[in-house]
Amino acid sequence: MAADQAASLAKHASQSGERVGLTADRITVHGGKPLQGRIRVRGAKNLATKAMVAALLGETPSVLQDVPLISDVDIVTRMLEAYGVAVSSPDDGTLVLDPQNVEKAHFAKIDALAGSSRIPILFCGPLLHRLGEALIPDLGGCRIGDRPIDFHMDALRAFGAIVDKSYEGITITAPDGLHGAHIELPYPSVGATEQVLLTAVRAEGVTELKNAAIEPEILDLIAILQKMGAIIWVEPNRTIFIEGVERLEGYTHRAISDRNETASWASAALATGGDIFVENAKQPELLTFLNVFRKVGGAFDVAEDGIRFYHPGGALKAVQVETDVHPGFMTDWQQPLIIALTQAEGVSTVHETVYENRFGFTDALLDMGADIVVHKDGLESVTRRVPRRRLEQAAVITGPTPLHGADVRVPDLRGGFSYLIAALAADGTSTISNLGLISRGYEHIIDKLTALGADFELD
Ligand SMILES: CC(=O)N[C@H]1[C@@H](OP(=O)(O)OP(=O)(O)OC[C@H]2O[C@@H](n3ccc(=O)[nH]c3=O)[C@H](O)[C@@H]2O)O[C@H](CO)[C@@H](O)[C@@H]1O
Ligand SMILES: C=C(OP(=O)(O)O)C(=O)O
Repeated sequence: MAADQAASLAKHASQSGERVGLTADRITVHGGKPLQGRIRVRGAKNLATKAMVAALLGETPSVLQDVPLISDVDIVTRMLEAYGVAVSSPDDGTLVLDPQNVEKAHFAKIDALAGSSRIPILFCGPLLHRLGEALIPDLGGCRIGDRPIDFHMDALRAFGAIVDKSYEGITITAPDGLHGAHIELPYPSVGATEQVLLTAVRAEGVTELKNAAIEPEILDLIAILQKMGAIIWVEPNRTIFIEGVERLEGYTHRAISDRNETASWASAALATGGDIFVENAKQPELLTFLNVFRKVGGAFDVAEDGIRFYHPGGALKAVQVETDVHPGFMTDWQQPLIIALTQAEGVSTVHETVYENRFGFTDALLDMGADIVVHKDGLESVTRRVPRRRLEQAAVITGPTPLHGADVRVPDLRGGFSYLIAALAADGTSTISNLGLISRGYEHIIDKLTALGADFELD
């Protein structure tokens, strides 16, 4: 990455942290103390932001509840406001989104959001329906692979849109309107599935989407669209039919709980030998994670109001994990889990099949004492369940290895959280910089660390 691009990303990260209350960009952690206590997770980052975009499709205001205070929500708020949507927050965690005065945005306001989130790409369909044109800035999100948007653009073209790329970003128009289409995704992409849903609900006619992603956050988005008046059939074998309607209303909805944040805290409990009750954690969306957590040697108790995750004592065990689309083991879970695996007895292997570059964060873990070898072209193994994507990588983790403090810099969202866990599990003191990036997906991180008894100072 060019130095000026890295500097601009770092500036973005620290400003985004500040906008959601994370005032420091560096933390000094004194490790070796188990995390113990109770914290609450709110609505999912991977649903809340999409639900906000869906509000653009309604003729009346929408109310979204349990919205986390994270910078991706802040970015989407600013993008909606640039397009004339009035966004207010009458109480903590509730957003009211009023799209009744939607208008074209000034380029400068959109450009100011370039490089900060992946969500702007999902504005295409709703903006085409409302304004006949969509101007999309350069996308951000975690740099864990190439992350192309070809499936999105091909789908939009199938609906009748015209895509133009210029120095201003991507401009999309639909001079003849948007009409239902038959689309088969080359891979069950979460974002491309959402793109199709948000476009098809008001396109003329019926859309058939094959090889769709069916993550719980997508089903929650479908529930929201149904509340708005959409007709969407989720059929067997990853097929979704959408019958376009002429008008959608606003919705009232409580966002599905953030299973990725829950899994992160579960791994933190395991890696630090701790005991964390995650309020509002839900078991059904975490079945696959819980199986792996148990096989590693973690214990959990499911309660009415959340899940307790703890290290029951004894040695942790090595496991073989491969990331996959839902209902497989989610890629966003593997980075925090790897920290716990450095403390497991034996050789664990994590096959990453979703992104081609999601193990970069392990370099700094080597400096902290971990034994991790990354195989950039993947690794054949007889225990593989679905060896199928060419772009995959594998990480082989041999443990247990004591971790010791180091100075590290947050590279991406989950990698950053992993460094926090590693520092908390390590002997000695670590400093972690570029902390603002963590605020993309973890709200009130400092308050939560305090509630769990972590020993740290902010610089
Ligand atoms: C904001 C959000 O919800 N982010 C989640 C979403 O990301 P996102 O929606 O970006 O992830 P996708 O499911 O689209 O991407 C999966 C794979 O498909 C590839 N691909 C995707 C689109 C495309 O047009 N062309 C293409 O080749 C990607 O490069 C990647 O290798 O789902 C991922 C997979 O569960 C999660 O890790 C992210 O946390
Ligand atoms: C990869 C992630 O997010 P995004 O798609 O927003 O970069 C994530 O949440 O781990």
